[in-house]
Amino acid sequence: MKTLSKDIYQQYKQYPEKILQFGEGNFLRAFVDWQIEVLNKKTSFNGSVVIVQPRGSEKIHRLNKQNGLYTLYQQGVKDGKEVNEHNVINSISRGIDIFANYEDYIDLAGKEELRFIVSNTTEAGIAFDPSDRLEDRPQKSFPGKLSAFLYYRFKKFNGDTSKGCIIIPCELIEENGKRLKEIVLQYADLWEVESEFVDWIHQANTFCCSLVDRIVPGFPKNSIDEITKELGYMDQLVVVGEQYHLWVIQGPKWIKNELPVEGAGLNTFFVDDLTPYRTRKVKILNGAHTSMAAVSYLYGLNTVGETVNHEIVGTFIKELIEEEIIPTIAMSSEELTLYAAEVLDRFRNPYIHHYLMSIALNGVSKFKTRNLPSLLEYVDVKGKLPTKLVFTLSALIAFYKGKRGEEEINLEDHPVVLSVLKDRWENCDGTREGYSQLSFSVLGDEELWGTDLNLIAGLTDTVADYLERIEKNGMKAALDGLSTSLIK
Ligand SMILES: NC(=O)c1ccc[n+]([C@@H]2O[C@H](COP(=O)([O-])OP(=O)(O)OC[C@H]3O[C@@H](n4cnc5c(N)ncnc54)[C@H](O)[C@@H]3O)[C@@H](O)[C@H]2O)c1
Ligand SMILES: O=P(O)(O)OC[C@@H](O)[C@@H](O)[C@H](O)[C@H](O)CO
Repeated sequence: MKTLSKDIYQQYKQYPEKILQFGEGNFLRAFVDWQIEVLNKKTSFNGSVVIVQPRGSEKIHRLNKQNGLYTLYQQGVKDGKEVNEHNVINSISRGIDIFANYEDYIDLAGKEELRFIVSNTTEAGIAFDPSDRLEDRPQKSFPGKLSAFLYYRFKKFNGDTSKGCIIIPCELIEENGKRLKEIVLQYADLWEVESEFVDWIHQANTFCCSLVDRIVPGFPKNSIDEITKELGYMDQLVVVGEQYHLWVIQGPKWIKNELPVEGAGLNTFFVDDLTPYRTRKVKILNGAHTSMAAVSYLYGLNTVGETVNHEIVGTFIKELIEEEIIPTIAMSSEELTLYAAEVLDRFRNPYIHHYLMSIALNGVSKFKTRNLPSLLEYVDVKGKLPTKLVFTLSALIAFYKGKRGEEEINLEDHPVVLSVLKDRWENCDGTREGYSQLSFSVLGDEELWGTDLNLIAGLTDTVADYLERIEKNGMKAALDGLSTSLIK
């Protein structure tokens, strides 16, 4: 059987290279690159994407072998109907292996038609690395690579202000565009480049903040044989996502003249302030994911769908959102309740198998950014602990013991997080005092949470209680009685 490439894809087309994309990952290919495909089909956009891998990844070579082509499955509810469709995406012109071919990267910086820069390098990607140098090939950090790219472009066009870029990061961090611009300016300072470059960054380039939403479980490893049979070709880059999508871009309205998303029927739009969209999505959707991962996995379930359809765990998660997350968001509670119901419906998507273990990746930092704010704000607003959120925090700590019954859990997190929690668990002797010490030492670790959580009245003891319950009786018994509506 042949592999997908332009040799077998009759409609293959090449478009001018207008977009530089940092990240070859599943999400960007199922979201941004699909939207560019739609723009090319439905509007006069006429542009393609060049991908650079932010870290060493051989996926870029697979992409080039397939001439940038890959198959996107979109599955779920569309216009009120269940739709399972697949299309070949032809919006990527090529990948540049920045580690092997840095010259190609510099050449791209000097291309007239290049106009947009997008990225998704996870929540860890937008960070300053003081060891990055302008002359590195490449710089280690994503912002370091971007700063060098912009500098080469500035030099090539002698500071021409019509040759700046529109930069739209997709990372799920607060004020992603603003933060990215700050780091670019930090590099300009560190590298002691001419002050005209700084002026050019301000005058010629537009850094937008953006909020993305689409559930993308990624490569369908469990059904790839069936899929290959259905497609009639091999594709190592198949990606599966839901039908729903939302891209909110905080930036000047004139951008839509260049990125004509509105004429293309996409749920992508420009706003002056995306904060409410972000708060709602991160707290409810991502917060629910992060809350369920440890609880549900230790309960014995494996996917998001199984979780929300489960009488006990599903009810627990629904109540957690309604009773403990929604009251911490300063928006209409009716609207938020409707949004939460929509999110739970998306989680029930029968086509999508979203594995809890993939959500559990880097669980501690996700809890810190997505759930801890709700926990702290609930304590502030209500003057008491949010029982369910505290239970999920305890389950998260229990998860890092690395055992589901006899089965080892493949924990994936920052080495510091893994070693701290491993050490704390090794020192827990299974007595009541042992759980108290474990709770106290983990909650007091400011490197994990950015603050000393022992300062929250009652938290250390409650977490110790829950840890003891989870450890001694198992997750099923520990969860018993925690859902208000299931108490008989
Ligand atoms: N998959 C989804 O449903 C979805 C939806 C919305 C947002 N996201 C966000 O996307 C990210 C994951 O993306 P994905 O699902 O495409 O996963 P992926 O593993 O396919 O891609 C991750 C990308 O991030 C890069 N990366 C990872 N750590 C990095 C670091 N420290 N510095 C620079 N680059 C780094 C990788 O090289 C890769 O290009 C997460 O941060 C997630 O919050 C995912
Ligand atoms: O991708 P992660 O691992 O950062 O987070 C897991 C999910 O919460 C996330 O991917 C959501 O599915 C996504 O944010 C929906 O837009």
